[in-house]
Amino acid sequence: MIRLIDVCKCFDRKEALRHINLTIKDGETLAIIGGSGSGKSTLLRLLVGLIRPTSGEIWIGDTEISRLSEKELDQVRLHMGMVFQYSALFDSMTVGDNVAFGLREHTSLDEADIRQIVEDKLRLVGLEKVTDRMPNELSGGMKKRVSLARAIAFEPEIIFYDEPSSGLDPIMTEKIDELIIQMQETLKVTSVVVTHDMASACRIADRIAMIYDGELIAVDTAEHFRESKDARIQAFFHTLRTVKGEEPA
Ligand SMILES: Nc1ncnc2c1ncn2[C@@H]1O[C@H](COP(=O)(O)OP(=O)(O)OP(=O)(O)O)[C@@H](O)[C@H]1O
Repeated sequence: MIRLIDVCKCFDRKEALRHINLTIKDGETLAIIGGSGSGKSTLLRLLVGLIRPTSGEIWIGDTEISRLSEKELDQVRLHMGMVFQYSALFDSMTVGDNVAFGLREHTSLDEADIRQIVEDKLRLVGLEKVTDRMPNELSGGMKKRVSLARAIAFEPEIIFYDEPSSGLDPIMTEKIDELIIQMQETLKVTSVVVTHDMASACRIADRIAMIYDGELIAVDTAEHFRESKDARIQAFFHTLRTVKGEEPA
């Protein structure tokens, strides 16, 4: 379980997040949505311990991470997989070496076991034939899938996705969404997905958390979001209907 208790984050005088209280259950997929500058990335960076809260507590399982040392945080991060917005692959390494990187750095597994894991994870994301290719030979969607294979190499309990569909066409976006659902179903992971794409959020998430101007204004199912009378939430659904070519409400 992930728990944020009264979390605030200030940058100089700017209050990026105010009094966030949120519980994410084991095995749940939570989408965090919100407009540009609302605080989504700040929340994700707090959850993975890249930045520390100004006040409040962040619990990952039984560990309160906000006051841990970097070394202690590294131990917690071994249970987390991260899929970054721009894939963040090493351009000078093959796909296989990218997926193997963390295993080589943080485990004493022998090369045969590592190769087996790399093959298994690439197969899981539907990319079994690209192990020896270089990242710059792959499409954006393929890079995202490699990034996901790398994130699951450690069999994490939690996967964090930062805008997984940014820069992808609608068909590839749906494929990545399907993979996120598949990861939850097959690996039973907890998933936290930051997105500004309401259609994606509705497809993948058990619950959606909406951040508006640094505040968490709603955490609920897509169905309840759809029925919400809150103008800030409806504005997001308005864009969804417009994109789909439906008549705005
Ligand atoms: N390191 C920083 N220093 C100063 N201000 C920051 C820093 N990081 C974020 N902010 C500010 O905090 C607010 C929230 O930013 P954040 O990046 O979390 O928004 P976001 O919802 O992820 O936006 P986007 O969708 O555009 O990425 C913004 O006003 C931003 O300018």
